[in-house]
Amino acid sequence: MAMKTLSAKNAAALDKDLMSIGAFSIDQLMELAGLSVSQAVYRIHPPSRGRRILVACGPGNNGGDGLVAARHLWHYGYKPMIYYPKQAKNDLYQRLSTQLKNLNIPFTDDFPTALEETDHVIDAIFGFSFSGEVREPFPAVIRALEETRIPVTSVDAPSSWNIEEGPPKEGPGAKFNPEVLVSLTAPKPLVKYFKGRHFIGGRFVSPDIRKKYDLWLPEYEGIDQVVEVGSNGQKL
Ligand SMILES: NC(=O)C1=CN([C@@H]2O[C@H](COP(=O)(O)OP(=O)(O)OC[C@H]3O[C@@H](n4cnc5c(N)ncnc54)[C@H](O)[C@@H]3O)[C@@H](O)[C@H]2O)[C@@H](O)CC1
Ligand SMILES: [K+]
Repeated sequence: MAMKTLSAKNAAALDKDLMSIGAFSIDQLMELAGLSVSQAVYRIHPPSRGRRILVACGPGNNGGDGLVAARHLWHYGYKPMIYYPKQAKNDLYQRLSTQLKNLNIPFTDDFPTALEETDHVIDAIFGFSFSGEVREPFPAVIRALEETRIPVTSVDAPSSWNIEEGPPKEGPGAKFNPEVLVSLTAPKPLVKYFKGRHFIGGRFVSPDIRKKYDLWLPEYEGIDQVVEVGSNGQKL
C-alpha cells in the first residue's frame, strides 16, 4: 500500500488553516514541530552516542524548527552548535536566537569545521516552500551534507529535494540521502525516494483538518511527539 502524502501546495494551505481555523500561532506550531524533531533525535541518537549536534538552519520556518529543536536538545543534555547564515529579522526568530544565546549555545559561520567536530547533524535548511536550484550560500552546505559520514536528520524534507519529485537529477543534493527524516504534520510526496528511518511529528492536527486534507496519520503513543513509520506509512 502506498503512503498517503500531502503536496507542497496542500502543506502550505494546511499550515494557513492551522493558524486561521485552528487558531494556533506560528510560535506554537514551531514549538511543537521543533519538540518533535528533538524527540526523534533523542530516539535515534541518545546522548550516549555523542552529545555534539550541529543544527543547520535555513532562512524560513524550517530553520525556526531547527532553532527550537536545538533548545530542547540542550535541555536533554546535548551540546548543540548553530549554523544560521541567513538569519530572519522578525521578532519570532530574534527571540528564538536570544533563547539559544542565553543558554550559551554557540553560533558558527564555519560549516565545514563544525561538521568535522560533531556527532550528528540536523538539516533544518529548507522545508515545503523550497523550489528551484539551491542558492548561495547553501550549495556548499548541501554538498558537505551529501559527502559526510556523520548521520543527518532532515526536518520535513531533505534540503535541496523537490517536494513532489525528490532529489535533483544533478548538482547539490543529487546524492544526498539523510539517515533520518521527520515529516511534520504528514509526509510529503518526496518520501517515496527516501530510504532511511522515517518519523512523523507535529502532533497538532484536529479531526476537522485531518478530514479536510484526507490525512492518514499514525496513532501517537502516550506523551510521544513522534511516531516511527515504515515505507507504507504504517506505524513500526
Ligand atoms: N504545519 C506545519 O507542518 C508546520 C511547518 N513548519 C515548518 O515550516 C516549513 C515551511 O516553512 P516556510 O514556508 O517558511 O519555508 P521553508 O523554510 O521551507 O523555506 C523558505 C525559505 O527558503 C528560501 N528558499 C526557497 N527556495 C530556495 C532556493 N532554491 N535556494 C535558496 N533559498 C531558497 C526562501 O526564500 C525562504 O526564505 C515546513 O517545512 C516545516 O518545517 C513549522 O514551523 C510549523 C508547522
Ligand atoms: K530540511
